[in-house]
Amino acid sequence: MAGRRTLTIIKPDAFGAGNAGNIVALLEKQGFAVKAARVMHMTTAQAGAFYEVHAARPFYGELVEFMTSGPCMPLILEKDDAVASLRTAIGATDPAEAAEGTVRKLYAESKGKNAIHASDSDENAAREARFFFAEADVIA
Ligand SMILES: Nc1ncnc2c1ncn2[C@@H]1O[C@H](COP(=O)(O)OP(=O)(O)OP(=O)(O)O)[C@@H](O)[C@H]1O
Repeated sequence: MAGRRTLTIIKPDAFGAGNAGNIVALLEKQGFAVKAARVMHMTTAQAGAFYEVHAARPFYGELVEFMTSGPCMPLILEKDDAVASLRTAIGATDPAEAAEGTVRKLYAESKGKNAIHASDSDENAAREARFFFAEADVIA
């Protein structure tokens, strides 16, 4: 059965533009509940480790640089079928291909500066949640 929790990050472009509140409101309107949240400015080591799966990709350096360019906002969100629901809500990686009403269609600039991250599996959601939050930071 699909899990009810996922991990998202409002990325430095969207956070820096003052769109964090709008994005959280949009997701809450779609039924996501916030179970944990923080704001932080990731170090190169943190961003490098978080995106280690992409280490061999040509955009890895650019991605780590972008994710460390300013503060971001990781959150744990809850909803039925959380991972798939959030992937639908954020839209395609490239905002030019994102569906109307999605976070990336509304707030992303480009494939690199694309406003938001969302976990792509239940396993990664659990791993990514642990990356940013201690058990005591997450509400029941
Ligand atoms: N061609 C590219 N140029 C620059 N950055 C890219 C490119 N492709 C992907 N990225 C960056 O790497 C991130 C991870 O890429 P991936 O293919 O996993 O997309 P995604 O699953 O939609 O994004 P995310 O993992 O952030 O939710 C993208 O969100 C984007 O910020």
